[in-house]
Amino acid sequence: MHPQTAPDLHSAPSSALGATSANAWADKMPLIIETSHQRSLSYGLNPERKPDFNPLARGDLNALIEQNRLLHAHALPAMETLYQQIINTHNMVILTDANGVIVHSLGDDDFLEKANRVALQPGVAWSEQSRGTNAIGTAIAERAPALVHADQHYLSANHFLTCSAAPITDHLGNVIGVLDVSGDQRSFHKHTMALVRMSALMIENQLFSATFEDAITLHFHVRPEFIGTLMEGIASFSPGGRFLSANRNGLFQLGLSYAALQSHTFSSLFGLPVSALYEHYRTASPGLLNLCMHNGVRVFGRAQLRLSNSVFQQALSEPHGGPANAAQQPNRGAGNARRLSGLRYLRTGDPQLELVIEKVSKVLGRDIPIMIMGETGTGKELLAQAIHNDSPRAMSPFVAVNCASIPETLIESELFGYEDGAFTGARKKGAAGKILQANGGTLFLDEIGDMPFSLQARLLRVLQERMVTPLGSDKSIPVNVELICATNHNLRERMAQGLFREDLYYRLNGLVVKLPPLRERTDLETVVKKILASESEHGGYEISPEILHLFRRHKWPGNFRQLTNLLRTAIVMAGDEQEIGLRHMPDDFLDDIEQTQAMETQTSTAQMIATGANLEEMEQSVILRSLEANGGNVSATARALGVSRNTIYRKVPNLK
Ligand SMILES: Nc1ncnc2c1ncn2[C@@H]1O[C@H](COP(=O)(O)OP(=O)(O)OP(=O)(O)O)[C@@H](O)[C@H]1O
Repeated sequence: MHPQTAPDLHSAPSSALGATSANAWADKMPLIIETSHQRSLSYGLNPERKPDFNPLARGDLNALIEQNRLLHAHALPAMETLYQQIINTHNMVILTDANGVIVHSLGDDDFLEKANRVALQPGVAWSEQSRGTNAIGTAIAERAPALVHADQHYLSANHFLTCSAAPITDHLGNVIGVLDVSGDQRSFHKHTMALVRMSALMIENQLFSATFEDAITLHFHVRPEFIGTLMEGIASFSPGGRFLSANRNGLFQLGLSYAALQSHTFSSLFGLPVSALYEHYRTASPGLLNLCMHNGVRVFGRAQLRLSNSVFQQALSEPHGGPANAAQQPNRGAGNARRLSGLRYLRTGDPQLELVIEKVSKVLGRDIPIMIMGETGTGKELLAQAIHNDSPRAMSPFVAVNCASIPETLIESELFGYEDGAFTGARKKGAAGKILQANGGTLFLDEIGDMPFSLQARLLRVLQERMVTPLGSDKSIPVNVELICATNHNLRERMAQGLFREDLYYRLNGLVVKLPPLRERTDLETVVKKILASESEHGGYEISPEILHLFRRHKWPGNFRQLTNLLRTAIVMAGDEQEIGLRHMPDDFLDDIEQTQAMETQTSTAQMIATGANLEEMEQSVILRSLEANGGNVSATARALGVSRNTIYRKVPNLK
């Protein structure tokens, strides 16, 4: 077992204990120590200073333990187990809060002098700010495991120690504490770090399991024997199938960051409607689930449906399992499912969209293939689901296949299915492909422009003959699916480049509709209100006029996906405040806005110079632009330009 860098859950995931990046972690450690020493220096710490301990008073310590009650309760058993493994080695096991203040410690403190015994007791702070480079403080600063040995400690007084620490994160990826083993540097053992990291992971997994009520928890791994071990991935979903969270190994196996997973559902990640889970666990002795992840990797899984009685009963009484037609719902909990189900939900007043809805409503149930065009995140899949939900096939399956995310080698078996032993690695009993899974319902082929050329002819044959022949089989099975395709490519261009078959194109584009990008929509305010209502538990959030103004000017390259994620974060930032303002916006969004403004100003200044404008006119133009950017607020404009309010009134007399 090797140590490695713990992942930042907000960026690309890596395995929690896998060996792949173990060397990377060890290689990074010297740089981490060096950077930490620089930080320690910047805190004004004197390496030769005798440290003062100032432990918290008893009452404050009790309050700290109470604040960290869950962490404390779940960490104690893991700490005991860890201690059993290092007993009599002159080491102590330590748990701290998110700020590095020791909450609990146990172990042999006989190796410590009296003063140092105090230092490793509950209530003492081990942040870098108070003690310089040390495993606990550095693990917090780096959000990664840290091994700090002997004279790598910043304070000379700590050179007798060797310490291995790993951060403990919650289900949102926030560091909530640190687990550490500290001992006499002569007792250093290279396995200690691995033990600490495994124990931290154990605590994280237990906290994770305790966090979600009324949720579906899926334990999964490519190898069935790893389910139930520390190596398993765990992911939680709402009863309607919306992704809630995943542990470190879950993020690693899914290969997506926590932020990217926010717009996913059980079905978009594991290729099965959530109703299939309810069905599976209705049986008397359900076996392991055999799932295909969005990236084409097959995994085994065991789900726990920890749903309150009412939600569970509702799930069982639904004809297809799953509350409120949950399987078809993207990204929403049961409560929101109905609101999001049909074309009506999408009507928010934009004339371009009204036209789209009018057109698709006319072909519902008419067996006319629909082709949805639109930039990424404009809601193509949501529209496809709404069409299905409003069609006479609503009670039959809606099966979505993303042709761009399945590897070319797997797409054939994914779509058409395969017979027993059709190829190496095929499952024993074969598998029904997506086309057959959609039988009687709707097949949604997303990113159809990325369908490999070699398979296009085969797909065309299925559509024309209405028969599927699984790989390795000589039997054709009749199918009846309604087809909806989506693309953000220009298919005519792809045809001209010889990448897309003309005959398939004309077979697919019965009705072509184009979803407008968000920047062209006239109903932004209503859209924002709807998203705020569906994303917040209790409702009541509003955006300030200033933010609405910024939203109207923004280009929204990620369209709804970007807007939804932004508002979701803003709601969390706003907390109890009902009005969402600039201070609740993420920095990258503000940076984008600033850049756009700077570019617009540059362009307009260049234009003014070209047309021979004088300095006064140019000043006035800058002020007017800034006023517009600040929603007409004179004080904010004055602040932004670094001048007084009077100057603004003077330079733009019409303002009064
Ligand atoms: N009208 C809408 N109201 C609220 N949320 C929406 C709306 N349209 C789309 N969304 C949300 O935006 C996200 C992206 O939507 P969707 O997957 O349907 O877009 P897409 O065009 O299919 O994207 P891509 O081309 O990247 O696959 C989803 O989380 C979806 O719930």
